[in-house]
Amino acid sequence: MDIKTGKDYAQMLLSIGAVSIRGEDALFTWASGIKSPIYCDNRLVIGYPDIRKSIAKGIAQKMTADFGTAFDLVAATATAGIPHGAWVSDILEKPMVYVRSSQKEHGKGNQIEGPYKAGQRVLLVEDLLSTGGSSLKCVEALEAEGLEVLKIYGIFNYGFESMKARLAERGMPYETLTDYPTLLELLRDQGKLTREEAERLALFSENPRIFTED
Ligand SMILES: O=P(O)(O)OC[C@H]1O[C@H](OP(=O)(O)OP(=O)(O)O)[C@H](O)[C@@H]1O
Ligand SMILES: O=C(O)c1cc(=O)[nH]c(=O)[nH]1
Repeated sequence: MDIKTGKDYAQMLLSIGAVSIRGEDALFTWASGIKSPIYCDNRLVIGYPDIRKSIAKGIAQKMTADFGTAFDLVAATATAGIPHGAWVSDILEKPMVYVRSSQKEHGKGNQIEGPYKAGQRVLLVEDLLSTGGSSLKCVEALEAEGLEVLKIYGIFNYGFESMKARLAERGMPYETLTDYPTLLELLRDQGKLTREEAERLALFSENPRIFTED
């Protein structure tokens, strides 16, 4: 079996230009409102068939290692998680649903799209965890419908202590193919960071709100 490492996946993201770094004068605003000097755009992965296949295979391998076939459903978070959830559910030949960040305001008014039944065991696919808030919102929506979420899988997480504590408090295991410390190490080893960038990114990993005015 072809097992890839966190470094391999981080390199894939770098190779397609998914990682952008900016100075303090042009910070990214994240879903949580956090102002960040870095943005990892996993949405670009869909344009690269070899890379998207490796990513789907990697997530599917982790799911199989954890649960074998003892789960009923792959759920994906809208929107960035949806394509990856679809490819993973295809590899594992499991049904799929996706979860909106909030209930739809027209049509059927659904938050969860696709067929499911209360009591089913679900593995959630998210593209990326920063604070973990979006994933937990989806977990709550699934649980409110009587589904049991076993674990969250993703491509990338920032490894913030606050995110780890939040998910641990909720008793929600998670795993991603690669993460921020691995990416930073790679960027440093490849000489792709100026000293100022390296310092800024290291500070940010210790305190993700360091550039955010409250
Ligand atoms: O862990 P969090 O702090 O919640 O941040 C991560 C979330 O933010 C991004 O989604 P975004 O809200 O940008 O929407 P999209 O998936 O529709 O692009 C990303 O795809 C995750 O879902
Ligand atoms: O937290 C976010 O909104 C976020 C961070 C990031 O690096 N990439 C992304 O797509 N969203």
